[in-house]
Amino acid sequence: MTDTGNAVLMSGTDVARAITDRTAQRAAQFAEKTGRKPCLATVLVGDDPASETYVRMKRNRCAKVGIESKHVPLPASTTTAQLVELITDLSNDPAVNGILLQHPVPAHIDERAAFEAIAPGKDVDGVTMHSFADMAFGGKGFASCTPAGIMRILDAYDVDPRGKHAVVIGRSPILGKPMGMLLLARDATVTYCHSKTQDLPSIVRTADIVVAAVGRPEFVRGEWIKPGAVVLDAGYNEGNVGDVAFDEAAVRAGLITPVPGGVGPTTIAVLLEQTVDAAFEQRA
Ligand SMILES: Nc1nc2c(c(=O)[nH]1)N[C@@H](CN(C=O)c1ccc(C(=O)N[C@@H](CCC(=O)O)C(=O)O)cc1)CN2
Repeated sequence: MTDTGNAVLMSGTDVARAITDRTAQRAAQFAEKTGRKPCLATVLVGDDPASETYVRMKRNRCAKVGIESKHVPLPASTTTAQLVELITDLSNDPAVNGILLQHPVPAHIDERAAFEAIAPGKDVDGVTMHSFADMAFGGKGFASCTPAGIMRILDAYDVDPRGKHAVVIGRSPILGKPMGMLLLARDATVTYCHSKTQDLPSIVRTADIVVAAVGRPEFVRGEWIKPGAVVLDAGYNEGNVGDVAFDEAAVRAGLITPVPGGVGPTTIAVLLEQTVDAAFEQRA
């Protein structure tokens, strides 16, 4: 473990490697049994450079672990109806085990309608209402990948959320909201904060666990962090800058994730793991 100021660095890269190694073994077992690799369909609408990078990273990682990726690039002019039809076709295609629709889609598209066209058994990115409800009620659906990756980091560093005050900053459907649910399921006391929250710094100062998922570079300042707190930065802003002012926060935190090399790599590792899970479940 690396020491950064007072805080111990939680390496998402290491946690992701452990998940990915096991996923590669399971993908090989699947291929041996069925004569074909698990298959993830990746759908990218438009040409946002960051999204192109993330999808490329996911596909490269698929290739490394023995998952086939079927890439479907669509023009920015794609309509909601066309996207829903395409995703419905992928949901019905027996050769496809998992479906990823890269977020965000262009503003004229109803992203929720597109997500809901993903069959629950293929929702390896954990973005549908079905998956969310399953997660909230302790069912067997797939978890949203970034929150699930954060839970894996906490487990790897022996952080037990039980009885801790966890503050989640951000309430997006694929990050903040499911994050709070997963922490609640592990008996944390969860506070959701967002753009309308009053006196955010004083709430964060009471947190044992802070998850920053706001999408604003270095928004969370070091002086907000309770000494010894566990800080997880789910920010992926331009230039690989997180949502937490890392140098300031590391002076006070007990454990902290960096950007890059923190939450991001575990997001992709969980996506691949869930794709192999889906492949096995569809075969059963
Ligand atoms: N359908 C989804 N869309 C989006 C998700 C998601 O989970 N599902 N998450 C984010 C972006 N994202 C994946 O899509 C993502 C962002 C960053 C990383 C990552 O590993 N970053 C690296 C640094 C990247 C680099 O070196 O260039 C890191 O943090 O170390 C992975 C995934 C929004 N959209």
